Amino acid sequence: MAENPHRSDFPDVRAWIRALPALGATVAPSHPPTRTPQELFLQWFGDAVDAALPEPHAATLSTVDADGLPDARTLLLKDVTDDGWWFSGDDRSPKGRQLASTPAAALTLYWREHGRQVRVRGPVRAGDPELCARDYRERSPLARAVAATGRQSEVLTDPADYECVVRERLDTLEADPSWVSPHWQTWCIMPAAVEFWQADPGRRHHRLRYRRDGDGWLCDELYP
Ligand SMILES: Cc1cc2nc3c(=O)[nH]c(=O)nc-3n(C[C@H](O)[C@H](O)[C@H](O)COP(=O)(O)O)c2cc1C
Repeated sequence: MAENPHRSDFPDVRAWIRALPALGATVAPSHPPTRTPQELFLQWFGDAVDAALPEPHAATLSTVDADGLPDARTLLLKDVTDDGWWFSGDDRSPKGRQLASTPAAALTLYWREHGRQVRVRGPVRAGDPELCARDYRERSPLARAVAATGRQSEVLTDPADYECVVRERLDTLEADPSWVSPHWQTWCIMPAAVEFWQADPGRRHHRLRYRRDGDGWLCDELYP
């Protein structure tokens, strides 16, 4: 594999970044358009899993805050169903509060080695308590304890505080392994539009967009 250019070889950061290669992906298998975007997504996702791409289920979730400013973070995709794309987190976190006030989001996945991006946009709904409990219980005890600290994204002034809260939550879980944080939430992005982007070595990138049309889907090719 060719080595990336080193910062010291360039007069400024801009020149350094400009010299970095992009879209050197190998050509991924092609699939014809499917009846639903979920079906095509699962084919692409299956290609990523079969190729052992690292963390193929890592996705960027974009939300909007109370001031209308966009926010985004990486999280793990949990499921894909007829309803849409599922993820989970604490409802007291910034993303949880943002989704409560503006229940809409975008989810973006990029499989670099396949030169593929998927963008899902649409309204968001919260999963029911049984699903949230199941998702929570599927986490390891430590991940459950960490998820229940309830202060995600707050300023951490004393690391000992964090250790103390995690210890308390681990004690709670040891006493009652079926305990579920009442703040653990699953959410579903119900797709209004889903775009599939596939890199092409000749820069004739392929874009396919599905849009909701009643009970079905409209499917269009887009300019690259
Ligand atoms: C690979 C990866 C996976 C992550 N998975 C999750 C996840 O499933 N749920 C979650 O709440 N945060 C997850 N995080 C942490 C989020 O990126 C983020 O830091 C956290 O949710 C706080 O975001 P917020 O302040 O916007 O609410 C993950 C981070 C990375 C890098």
